[in-house]
Order: sequence, then C-alpha cells, then structure tokens
Amino acid sequence: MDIIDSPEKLKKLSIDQLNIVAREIRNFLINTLSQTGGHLASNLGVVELTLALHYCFNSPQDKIIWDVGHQSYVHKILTGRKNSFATLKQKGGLSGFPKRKESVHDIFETGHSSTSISAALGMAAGRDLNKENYSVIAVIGDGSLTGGMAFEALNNAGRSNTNLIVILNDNQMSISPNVGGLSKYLNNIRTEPVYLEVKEDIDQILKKIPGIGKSVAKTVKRTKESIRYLLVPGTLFEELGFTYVGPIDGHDMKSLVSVLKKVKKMKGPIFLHVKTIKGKGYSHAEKLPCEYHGVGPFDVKSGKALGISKEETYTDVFGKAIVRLANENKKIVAITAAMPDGTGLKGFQEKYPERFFDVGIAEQHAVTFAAGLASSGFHPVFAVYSSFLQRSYDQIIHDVCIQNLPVVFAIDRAGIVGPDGETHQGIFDLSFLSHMPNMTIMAPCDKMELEEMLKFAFTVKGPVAIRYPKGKALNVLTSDRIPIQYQKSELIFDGKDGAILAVGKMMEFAKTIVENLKAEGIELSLINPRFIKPIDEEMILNLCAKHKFIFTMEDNVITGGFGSNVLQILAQHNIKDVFVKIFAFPDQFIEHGSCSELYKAYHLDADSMQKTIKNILVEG
Ligand SMILES: Cc1ncc(C[n+]2csc(CCOP(=O)(O)OP(=O)(O)O)c2C)c(N)n1
Ligand SMILES: CC(=O)[C@@H](O)[C@H](O)COP(=O)(O)O
Ligand SMILES: [Mg+2]
Repeated sequence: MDIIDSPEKLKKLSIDQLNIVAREIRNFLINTLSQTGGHLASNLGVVELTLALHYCFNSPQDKIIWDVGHQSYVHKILTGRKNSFATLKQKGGLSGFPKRKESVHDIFETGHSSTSISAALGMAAGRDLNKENYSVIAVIGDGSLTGGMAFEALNNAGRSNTNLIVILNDNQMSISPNVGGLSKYLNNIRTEPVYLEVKEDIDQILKKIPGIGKSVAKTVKRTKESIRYLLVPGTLFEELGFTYVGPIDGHDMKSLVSVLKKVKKMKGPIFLHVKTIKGKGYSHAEKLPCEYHGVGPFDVKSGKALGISKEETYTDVFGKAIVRLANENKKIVAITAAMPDGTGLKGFQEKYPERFFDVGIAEQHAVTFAAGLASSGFHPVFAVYSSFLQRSYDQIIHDVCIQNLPVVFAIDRAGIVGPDGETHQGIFDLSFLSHMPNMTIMAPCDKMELEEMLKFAFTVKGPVAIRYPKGKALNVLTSDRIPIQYQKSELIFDGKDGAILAVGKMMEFAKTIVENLKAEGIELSLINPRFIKPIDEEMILNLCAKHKFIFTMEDNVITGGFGSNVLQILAQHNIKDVFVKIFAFPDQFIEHGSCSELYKAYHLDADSMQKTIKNILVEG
C-alpha cells in the first residue's frame, strides 16, 4: 500500500494484489481514524469499489464524483494523500470531504447529499458539447438516493442519451437504517440477484426457440421484456432510461473489475447497482454501522470511544424536552430527514412511533410535509441541522410562511460545527430566515432557555425557528429569569459604558467579557435578545438613548444577520450618533477545524472580542 500513491501504480497490480491492498487500506483506516475520528463505517464499505474504480478508469481524465463525499477517504489515499491522514478534519489539515484545492482528482466538491448525479450529468453534457471523450461516474449511496435532487437527476439523465455511469453503493443504511419505498425496492432487487446473469442468457435462450429470426424481431423484444419483468420485480431504472446492471457484490474485487471494465465500454446512461456492507472488515462497525458512521477517537480492540464526553448536549436537552411536551400535547408530531440520532429524536421515535416521521434525506419534502400536517391540525416540529435546512429555503417561504402555518423548526448545529468544515457550518440560518415574513426566530443562550423556548414555540400561531449550537449544554445565566414574552429581550446587566447584545451561544463569551471588563472599571449592559425576529425594537431604541457604543455578537455570517438587523433599525430611526460594532463571521465560507480554533481565527473568542471592545471604548 505504501507504494500506491497514484492510480497509475495501482493499475500494475493483479486482482490478488488488489485484495492485499484492500486489507492494508482497511487496517490503515481503522488505526488512523481511531486517533483522528472521522466517517469510518462508510469508508470501510467502499474499499474494494474505490480500488476497482481507480483500477478500471483513469482519474482525473475520467471524472469520479462522490455523493456526500464522506466516503472519499479511500479515494484520497489512492490519490497521494495517505500521509496527510494524521491531520484529517483538523485546522489546516486534510478535509473530510472532496476539495478541489486538495487534489485534481477531487473533481467536484460535496458534503450535502444527493448532488452527484446532477453534477455528473452536467459534466457529461459539457464533455459532449466539447466533443471530448472520457467517462463520468457518480457514486451515490442508497441513503443519498432518497434525496429529491437524485430523483430529478435520474429523470433528466435517463432520457439524455449521454454516456454516464451512476454507481449505487447500496448498504441498506443511511446514517440510520435507510427508509422508504425506494429502499424497499432496492432490497427486493438485492434478494433476487438473477438479473445480470440471466439477461446475458436471454438472447441465447431465444435463439434456441424455432421460428425466431430477424423477421420476428418485435416478438423477440417483447418476449425479452416479459422475461425481464418476470425476473426482476419492477425495473424502475430501466424504465427511466438507464441500462441497469447488477446487483453485484461490492466486496468481490474480481467481479467489480470485470463488470466495471464492461460498463466502461457501454453507451448511454448506465446504472450499476453494487451491494456493500457498511463497516466491512471491522466487526464493531459491521454490527453497529450507525454508531460507527462518524466516530471520535476510539480503542481499536474494544471499539469503545475514547474520552467521549458524557456531558449533556443541546441535542439531548431538545430530545428530552420534546418528549415531555408531546406527552402533554397530542398534536405534536416530529419529523427528521434521516437523522433521528443526530437531532435527538430517537427518544420521541421510541415513545411515539406513530407520531414520528423519518422522511429520508429529503429536507425540502420534510418542510412541505410538515406544512401539510400543520394544515390538518397538527403541530409539527422539524428537527434539522442548520446547514441542511438550507435545502428547504423555498419550501419554508412558499409552503409554511405564506400560509403562516404553525411549524416549529428545531435547528441544531447552528453556528460553527467545526471539523466538517465549509459545507456543514450552520452560519447562514439567521440571514436566510430573517427576511421571511411571518417567521419567528429565537436563540436560547443556555439549556434552560432552550427548554423554555421550545415550550413557548408551541404557543405561537405561526412558524417558529429555534436555533441552538452543537456541543455541551451549559447553564450560562442564573435560574431566576424573566419568563419568555413574544418579541421581548432580557436585560442581564445594566452598565453605563456601552451595551452588548449577544445572540444564543455568544452569551457564554459575552458574560465573561462583561465580568472581566467590570473588574477593570468598564461597566457594560448585557442583553439577551432572545428574539432575532421580530426583533425587540423598543429595547434597541432605549439602548441608543443611553449608550454611544453597541456591540452585537452572533455565530452567523455578518451579511443579513442579527447585527445587520440592528443597524437597519438605527437607519430607519435616523440614529447617527451610536457606534455599532458587529461581531460575526465574515462573508466567506469557514473551513474545518475545532470550534475553539475557528472562533479564535475569526477573532470571535472571548479574549479577542474583549480586546476589540476595550480598544473601541478607550479610543472613544
Ligand atoms: C442534505 C443532507 N442531509 C443530511 C446529511 C447528513 N448525512 C450525511 S451522510 C448521510 C447518510 C448517507 O447515506 P448513504 O448515502 O447511503 O451513505 P453511507 O453512509 O451509507 O455510505 C446523511 C443523512 C447530508 N450530508 N446532506
Ligand atoms: C457526512 C455528514 O453530513 C454527517 O455524517 C455529519 O458529519 C454528521 O455530523 P454530526 O457528527 O455533527 O452529527
Ligand atoms: Mg448507505
């Protein structure tokens, strides 16, 4: 394996040698990820498939697009990046997803699911327009195939007549077990794996039937079709216009290489169905693929997580609170887009299975589905990561907000998420939700407030978004708090030298800053805005009457976020004598790294902000 630092070297190996490399790669993945963490189970499942792809095709001339990209580690190893794995997902280190700046072999960047077939079809169309000749291959998991974009692309590609290869990596798992009709359909094909072999024999069989010659070609075709229907229960992909090949064993190197070589020569859109086992080769991961989907450091022998924090997270707080609320309010129903564990809905799923809906990786559908439930008298909560909610922008406006339907958006992983990087940072939700009429947006500053806000959200007669961060749930403020009132902020400290308005998680930093500066004789007011929308305008105007300096803090991009909404109020009221400093992420994509490193890098940690505030106040 050490000598394989480019696909060219791989091509010189025999099938037996490829199998040895596969074993070595598995050991490498298990040992390395046991220290760095990462998406273990998905990568263990595609070792042979990735080797066979690089063996049979010529990347980067041939384009391989990895859907989601969390399973691209083997591809990274084979394209010269093995020695960077110690830095996986760390600041300045190897990304956990395909990145064009990392390698010419990373032909298209991914992170969110279900984009690969569209991108591949676009590349194939570009190739055809340029009259070039190379293969374009989308590798998509069965979970990602449940996303709407994948269906849209299949529909488009199937009738396109272009040469395109879609490889379905079917391990029957999303992060959790895969759901839905398509998953059931694939499972039926998996259990009746006779098509590929028999299809090749059909012509032979027909030739033996007397009287069938060229003149009866139509009859032959019809007979072939009916035999095909007999053998495969539904040929969805063929009906869409693809040539379906499979299912084949994705851990049998010989079959993979032989089929890929054939597929490479075939014309038109090809759908190759490959069966794999998530976590293959590491018994703990094979047994519990969901737990080993994404891991932190772990002990290789026992499989046990190392140094895992038993501390309660905001996800846990949400998960428990929603079960309690659902107990009192039978109209509460919960929706996830394939992430019951990550969003904390597992408890709800167990307690109220009939009121729980896993719709697959289908965030757009989830929102409109919630709107439908709300229209029939239910009060849905859609628990979703901030970055994945980006998918549902129009559905939130068109299906929820315009009709002012009571849907609660429980937005987890809001703000910086850290090691997953650009595609996963939840730093846009305040901006893209703020401009939606009828939307209420709240951000709790600690765990008690998350519970209170969730309770409050179900009393609002319209859409409500509550956004909370990844990680440990804190008790930031004291327990004697004023109850939540619509559009009302909360004054925490009253000072004379300036005011800080700290949204959600930023309250942790703001409180420290206020306390530290007080010790230095600087007295600041501290406000917990609670509502980002509708914003507490009265409070802002009162602050402006009293202070010359206002500091806003948010873990969102600066464009269109909370601070920018504050400035808008000042502009509308023609207030010119108050200086507003917005602490927010700049108008750029934020790379991977630990959360604390990223806050520091963007001068949004308590120390950096304290220095900036002090400078401003001292310089006047
Ligand atoms: C739009 C979107 N929603 C949710 C996710 C979170 N997510 C990452 S991987 C994954 C499961 C993917 O399943 P599959 O494509 O079958 O890949 P496997 O891990 O089984 O190899 C999910 C839900 C995502 N990346 N993108
Ligand atoms: C690849 C992907 O999108 C998910 O697996 C994501 O990495 C999960 O993030 P959490 O670990 O925060 O649940
Ligand atoms: Mg899968």
